[in-house]
Amino acid sequence: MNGLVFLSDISKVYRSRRREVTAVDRVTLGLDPGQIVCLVGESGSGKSTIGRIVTGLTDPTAGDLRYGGVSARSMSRRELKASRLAVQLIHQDPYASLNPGMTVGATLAAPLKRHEGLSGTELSRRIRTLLEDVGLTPSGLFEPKLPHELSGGQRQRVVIARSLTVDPKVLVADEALSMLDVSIRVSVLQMLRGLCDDRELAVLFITHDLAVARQFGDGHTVAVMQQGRIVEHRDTATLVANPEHDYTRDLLRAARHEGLRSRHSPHPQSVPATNAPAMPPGR
Ligand SMILES: Nc1ncnc2c1ncn2[C@@H]1O[C@H](COP(=O)(O)OP(=O)(O)OP(=O)(O)O)[C@@H](O)[C@H]1O
Repeated sequence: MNGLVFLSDISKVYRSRRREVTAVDRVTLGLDPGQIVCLVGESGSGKSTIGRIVTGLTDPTAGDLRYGGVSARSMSRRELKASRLAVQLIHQDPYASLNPGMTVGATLAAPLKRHEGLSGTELSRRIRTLLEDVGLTPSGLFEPKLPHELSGGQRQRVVIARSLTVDPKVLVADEALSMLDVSIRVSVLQMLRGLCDDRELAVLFITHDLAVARQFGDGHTVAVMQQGRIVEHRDTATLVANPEHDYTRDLLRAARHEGLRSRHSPHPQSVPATNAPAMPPGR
């Protein structure tokens, strides 16, 4: 199990001349196809560092990172590059991650040409399908647009479409929807979840907000991080209804405090915070 990506006893220490920060402290975590793990914790708890380790942007200080059961340490450069291409990162800020001078069509065409060798009608067909998959229809309307001509939600849909161009097996979404308005966030969240289910993608979904994790991670698991450690990792519904760790309870309270509690909840003490409808099963 956990064949796609596996972090075994991973630690990351950032060292400078003046101080040493243990960002990640002996974390073990894995992802199989179609599996979603939501990583939740307050700012500075080490979530992004884990995301960066999984995507290969940061090397761990200790522990073993495995792709497809093979240790990254024992891979050739070429194998490592291929393994990392199968892990795509969706950034928080769609403004920063899109080239302002490139149309939507060109943004998607570039990786399709480079990595898949596509051209001509096959290239056009893939661009059209990707735009439809992320809900940007009619696709012909969006292809010639520049990022500044799109809304925040549309931009993030383009970023998601671009991450799918290389046919990844794993997505790392690091606060990917936190810059969007709540109403837009819900629809993008549902679209992303649907795509992941349809394609059996494994997802590491990083968020500070347990209410968002509860929605996206419905039917899967949530891992709670505090000071570099995973203090609780359980089935989403169980963790939210019956948190074991004080810190998880604090996060639940914080989510409620943000006013995201379900208006329809019959058990306000035991049900997570959200004012958005829970996603239908399997979406
Ligand atoms: N490049 C770096 N150099 C030094 N310290 C770092 C570096 N990156 C992160 N840190 C520190 O490591 C700790 C964990 O940071 P990290 O960004 O992983 O947490 P996080 O939970 O994702 O927080 P946030 O939600 O604010 O991004 C923090 O104390 C942070 O200051």
